Amino acid sequence: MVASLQLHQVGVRYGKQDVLSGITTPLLKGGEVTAVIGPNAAGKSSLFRRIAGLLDGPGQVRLDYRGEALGSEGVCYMPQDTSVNTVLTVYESVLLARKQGTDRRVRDDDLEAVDQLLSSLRIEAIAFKGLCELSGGQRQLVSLAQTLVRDPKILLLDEPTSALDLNRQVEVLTLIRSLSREREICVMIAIHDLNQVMRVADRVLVIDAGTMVTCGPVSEVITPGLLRQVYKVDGRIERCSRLCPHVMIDGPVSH
Ligand SMILES: Nc1ncnc2c1ncn2[C@@H]1O[C@H](COP(=O)(O)OP(=O)(O)OP(=O)(O)O)[C@@H](O)[C@H]1O
Repeated sequence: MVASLQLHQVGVRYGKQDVLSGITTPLLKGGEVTAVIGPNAAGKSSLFRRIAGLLDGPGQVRLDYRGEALGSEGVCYMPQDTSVNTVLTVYESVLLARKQGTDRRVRDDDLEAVDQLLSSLRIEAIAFKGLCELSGGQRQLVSLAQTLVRDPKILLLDEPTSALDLNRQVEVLTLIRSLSREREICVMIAIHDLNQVMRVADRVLVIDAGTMVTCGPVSEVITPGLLRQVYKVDGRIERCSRLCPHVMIDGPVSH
């Protein structure tokens, strides 16, 4: 196993207010994708900021790479807000992200990594546009490129597809899943669309109102009972023609 992440009784406090507590997971291994789901304001982004070392709080975040403990600098984190205020072009910004934290010169493999990622995300055509000239979806794809170009070992993606059209959502989530498998990256992804969760994730961590509901395999966690308990809707899990499970919502909980 290459990279891993494990949380033990992790919490977050802003000032005097506890917004998250008691998050404990099994060992989340490289090559696996864990979806973090839950209602608005449940604490998903706060958890990511805590894992990325941007917030303090109780509990332990254990990050490991090839048997050695990693600091939070080993985490690549893509925040939910991708707004920008810079004159850089797309290409420059992705190259800069690649070199982040180093003072070395640009090498051929840096340029190759940037080219390859722009191509994988199908954004080569906007490579020399200014970041301020992009649409919301384009900005989100560039932010993803800036994160992936750093060769992550532990990758935290906070709603990385929220601004993307359906085709791009499927494409990006398929890319994330295959990168995770090929490079043994340990991925956590916060995402609201449960159908996309069932496509991309191996495991699901559910948070509601700052506490952990459960953490387990997708098929065991996303059930009609969870839809009722956490989202207050009646629904069923069915299969599409390619046998991928899908959530069918019947409506608000009927008592
Ligand atoms: N900087 C902050 N200072 C104080 N409270 C905060 C701060 N950031 C978030 N919160 C509060 O923490 C709680 C959890 O917010 P968080 O952004 O982690 O939720 P989330 O699950 O990511 O929500 P969403 O699905 O809406 O993006 C909310 O009640 C929010 O108001």
